[in-house]
Amino acid sequence: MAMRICRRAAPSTRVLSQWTRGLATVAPPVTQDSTGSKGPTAMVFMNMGGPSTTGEVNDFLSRLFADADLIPLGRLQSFIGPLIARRRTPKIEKQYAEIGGGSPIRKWSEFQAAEMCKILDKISPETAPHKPYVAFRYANPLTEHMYQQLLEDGFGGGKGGRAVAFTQYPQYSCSTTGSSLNELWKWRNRLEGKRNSGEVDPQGSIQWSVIDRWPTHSGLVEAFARNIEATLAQYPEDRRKDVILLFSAHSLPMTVVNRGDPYPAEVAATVWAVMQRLGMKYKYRLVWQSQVGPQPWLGAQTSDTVKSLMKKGNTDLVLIPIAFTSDHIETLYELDKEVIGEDAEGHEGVKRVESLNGNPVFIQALADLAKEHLHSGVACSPQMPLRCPGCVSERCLEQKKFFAAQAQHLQAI
Ligand SMILES: C=CC1=C(C)c2cc3[nH]c(cc4nc(cc5[nH]c(cc1n2)c(C)c5CCC(=O)O)C(CCC(=O)O)=C4C)c(C)c3C=C
Ligand code: FES
Ligand SMILES: [Fe+2]
Repeated sequence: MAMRICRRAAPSTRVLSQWTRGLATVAPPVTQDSTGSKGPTAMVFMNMGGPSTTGEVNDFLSRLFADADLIPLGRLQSFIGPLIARRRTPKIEKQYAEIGGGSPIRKWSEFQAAEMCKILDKISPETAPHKPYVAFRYANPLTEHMYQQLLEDGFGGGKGGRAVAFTQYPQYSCSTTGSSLNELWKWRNRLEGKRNSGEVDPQGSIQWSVIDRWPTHSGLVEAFARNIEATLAQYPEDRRKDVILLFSAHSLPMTVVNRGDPYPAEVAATVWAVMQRLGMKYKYRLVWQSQVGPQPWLGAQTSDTVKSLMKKGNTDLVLIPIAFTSDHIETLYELDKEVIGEDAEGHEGVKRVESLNGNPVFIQALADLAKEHLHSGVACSPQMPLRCPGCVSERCLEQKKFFAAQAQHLQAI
C-alpha cells in the first residue's frame, strides 16, 4: 500500500488565540503569508491519561473499563465496566492520594508537547507554526474535546489543514496506541462527517498522519541510556559492574499476546537498543508489571523478579520503566512504594531510574522524530495497516484503512 503523503495548502486565516489553551505559552504563530510555510501544523499527543485529582478516579476507571479495545467484556461491557470501575475506585483513589493526589501525566504531556513545538518551529520552519494538543483516552483532555478544539481553532471544518497524531507510547500495542487511534477515528467521523449527510469532504477535512511507533529512535534510546548511567553513577565504582538492570514494562494479558500484538517485540527492541548503547556491559532482564485481574499475563513479573534476585543475594538492582515516557501510578506507586519500599524493604541497592518527564534530551528527541515524520512523506509506518493475526475487530480494520488512505491527501514537504 502506498504510504507517500502529500499535503494540500493550509487555510490562510486561523483562529490562533485559543491554540495554547491549557498549555505552556508558545511562540507567536507565523502565518503562511509571511514565511511561505505550509503550516500551521497541529501536533496531537495521544496517551491514556490519568486522573489529575482523586475525585476523577472513578470517571477515569469507568472510561477505561468501557474500552473494549483494552478490556473486552462482550455485550455486557457497558453494564459490567462501570461496576468493576466502581468496585476498584476506593483502592485506586488511595494509591493516587499517596502519590500526591493525582497523576502527573497531564502536566508532563502538556509540557512535552509545548516544548517540542517550540523546537519544531525552529528546526522545521517549512511546517511552522506547530500547535500543541493533548488527546487522552480516559481522562481530560479527552479526544473529543481535543477534536472540537482543533475545529474551533480553524483546522478542518471545510478548511482542511494538517494534523499529526503522535502516540506517546513508544511501542505499539492495540490496547494502547490502537485504542487511541480507534477513538480518534471515531470522533473524526462524528465531528467531521456531519456535513454532506454524513459524507466526509476529503478536501475540507483535516489531513491526518500518524507517528504510530518509535521503539528504537536514537534520541529515545539516548535519553533512557543517560538516565540509566546517572543512576549507575550512584553506586560505588567497585559495585557498578555487577548491578543488574531490570527493564520494567506494563504487562499484557496472554490473550492479547497470543492475538499477535506487536508490543512485546517492540518493548524488547527498545531494551536491546538501550543495552547496545550501554555497550552491553551489564546483566539485564526485561520484566513485566501491573497485571490486573485473574487471567494469565505476560511474565516474569517485576515484583517476583526483584524478590527472587534479592533472595539469591543480588541486592544491587536498577529498575527502568521502559514503556512509558512520564511518571504515573506504576512508577510512583507500584515501583517506588510496592516493589522498592515493600518487596525490597527499601534496600539502598535497589533504585529506580528517573522517568523521562521534562528531560531536554527526550524533548529534543520528540522534535527530531516529529521533524523526520513531517518531512518523510509518509502517512504512517509500514506496520500500521497490518492487523494482528487474531484480530476480529471491525474498528481496527476501518481505522487502519482510514489512516493509511490519508496518504492520498498529503504532500511531501
Ligand atoms: C504501555 C503501557 C500500557 C499498556 C500496554 C497497558 C495495557 C493494559 N492496561 C490494562 C489495565 C489497566 N491499566 C491501568 C492503568 C495504567 N495503564 C498504563 C499503561 C499501560 N497499560 C498506565 C500508565 C496506567 C496508569 C495511569 C496513570 O496513573 O497515569 C488500569 C487502572 C489502574 C488499576 O485499576 O490498576 C487498568 C485497569 C490492560 C487490561 C491492558 C492490556 C490489555
Ligand atoms: S487487535 Fe491488533 S489490529 Fe485489531
Ligand atoms: Fe494499563
